[in-house]
Amino acid sequence: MPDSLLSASGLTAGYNGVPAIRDLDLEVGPGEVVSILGPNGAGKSTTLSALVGLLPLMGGTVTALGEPVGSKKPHLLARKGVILVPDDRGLFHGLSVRDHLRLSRRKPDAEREKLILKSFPALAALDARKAGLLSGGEQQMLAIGSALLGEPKVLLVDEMSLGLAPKIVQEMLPAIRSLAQAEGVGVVLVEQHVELALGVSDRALVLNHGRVVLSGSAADLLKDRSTLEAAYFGADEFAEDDPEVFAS
Ligand SMILES: Nc1ncnc2c1ncn2[C@@H]1O[C@H](COP(=O)(O)OP(=O)(O)OP(=O)(O)O)[C@@H](O)[C@H]1O
Repeated sequence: MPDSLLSASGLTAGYNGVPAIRDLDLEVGPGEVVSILGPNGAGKSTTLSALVGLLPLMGGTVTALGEPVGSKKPHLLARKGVILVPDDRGLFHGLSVRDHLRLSRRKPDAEREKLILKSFPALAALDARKAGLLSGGEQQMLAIGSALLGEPKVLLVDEMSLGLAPKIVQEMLPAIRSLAQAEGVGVVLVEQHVELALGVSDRALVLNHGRVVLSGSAADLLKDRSTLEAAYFGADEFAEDDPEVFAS
């Protein structure tokens, strides 16, 4: 795909020589949102780490913005606009909200900053507070706000909904979708809230035990719920333990 911003083919990666994800293919074009779904331990975060070069590949290839990932140090890839918001949020606890936002922006852009603070009004009021003293949800807002200020070309977000109130999540996911379309950003979302994620995605893949067990357009996946749930849970015995995953 000539337009692809991020592309993986046969991606295999893991820890201590043991693959946690195998043979994964992924394409993300400008303005597209692709979700990676799956139960705990399926390999979602591992996939994100491998896609941005934080984890060396054991097999396959990954290309971001036309260059092979691995040829560049992850922070240089981030500077080019491939930005990961990790599930631990990646903040510096001793730095204030204001400092994070300043350090994240590519260039002074008061309008963009205003727009982002409008999405997260709580942050504006916490301007001087150190990141380590913010609540979990506030830290998540800061991490996402900082990533957006960095003018990403490819944005990868690991569990955006973690710690955020449902109302904020319901506003943020469509806001990220709009940003993707307006600015031609390629977005990869890892989400536990399957229906919310599919609601803002073009395509999705479902991982189970490190393998892609289902992939397709978000609309098709939503249409065939029983196939989606079977792929997601893999074994029926987990299904009843986790009824909230499919709640929107
Ligand atoms: N640093 C590590 N060293 C060894 N094994 C790891 C490491 N990080 C993750 N794993 C293992 O790799 C597998 C995939 O983990 P990963 O964090 O990618 O799953 P996930 O789908 O993101 O899970 P969750 O939804 O619980 O965050 C799991 O079996 C996990 O225990």
